[in-house]
Amino acid sequence: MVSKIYCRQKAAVKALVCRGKVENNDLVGSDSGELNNDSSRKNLAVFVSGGGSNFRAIHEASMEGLVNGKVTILVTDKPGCGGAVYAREKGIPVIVYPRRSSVPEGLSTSDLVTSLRKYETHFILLAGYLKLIPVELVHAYPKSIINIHPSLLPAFGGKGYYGIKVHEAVVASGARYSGPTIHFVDEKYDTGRILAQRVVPVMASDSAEELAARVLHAEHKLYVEVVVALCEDRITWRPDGVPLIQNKGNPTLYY
Ligand SMILES: Nc1nc2c(c(=O)[nH]1)N[C@@H](CN(C=O)c1ccc(C(=O)N[C@@H](CCC(=O)O)C(=O)O)cc1)CN2
Ligand SMILES: NCC(=O)N[C@@H]1O[C@H](COP(=O)([O-])[O-])[C@@H](O)[C@H]1O
Repeated sequence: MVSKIYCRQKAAVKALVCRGKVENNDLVGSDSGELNNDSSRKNLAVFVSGGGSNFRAIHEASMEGLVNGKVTILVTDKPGCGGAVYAREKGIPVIVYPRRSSVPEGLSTSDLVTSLRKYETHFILLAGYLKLIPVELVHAYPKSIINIHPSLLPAFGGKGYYGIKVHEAVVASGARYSGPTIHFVDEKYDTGRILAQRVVPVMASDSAEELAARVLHAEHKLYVEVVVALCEDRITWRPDGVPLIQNKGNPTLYY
């Protein structure tokens, strides 16, 4: 039965390849892109727009066996970005999204959802992806899309707050602390439920670049910790809607 489903899905992905929708060298069947037949491991779709250091941290943790999941597709609006280059080197299928006049090979949202389903995606991880995720995709993956933002939300978040702009605003504000936030994604920028944060100091002498480097280091650790918990089904929701992470060593402890 599984083999029949697998063949059907492989044919469907081939159809998307024929329509130039999925890069041919990333066709289903590569080690990292093969449809997952290991039912216990979670399938992760990572979305990037830039260098992809968070994506690489997650992929490396997955390859080392720290994460009960694997990166099965990389989605990007910038097919030449560092994250896409890394994905191709590792044999991970790359999907371009969204379709724009400047990027005609990009998928429509409905085609993207079709691809995500064909790859049996469990979770979508935004890691430096700079486009708004449309409500159709948010609704297609309820409580299954998370994002990392390089400030302590709700401060310094929302439209216009991305990349170095965030750290420039933090330094200019005189804030003494900053740090990464991981949150569930809703239909607006950075307003989804906060799942995890880490605090780093802002030094009086910090440039935006120095602060960015300190926060990014904390991001890599935090994102891997959160993805480990996500793939071990250790996320639970408080009655008031706040998501919590169950401590691995002490299941009665949540944070
Ligand atoms: N529906 C959602 N989509 C996305 C979210 C989200 O929380 N909900 N998070 C962003 C990531 N992000 C902050 O973490 C973010 C990214 C980009 C922007 C922004 O202002 N973008 C510019 C365009 C930038 C570009 O294309 O180079 C804009 O919209 O004018 C703010 C926050 C990912 N998607
Ligand atoms: N608002 C979204 C945003 O600013 N995201 C930030 O983009 C960077 C991507 O780095 P990476 O490509 O090396 O992971 C990260 O610092 C991430 O928090």
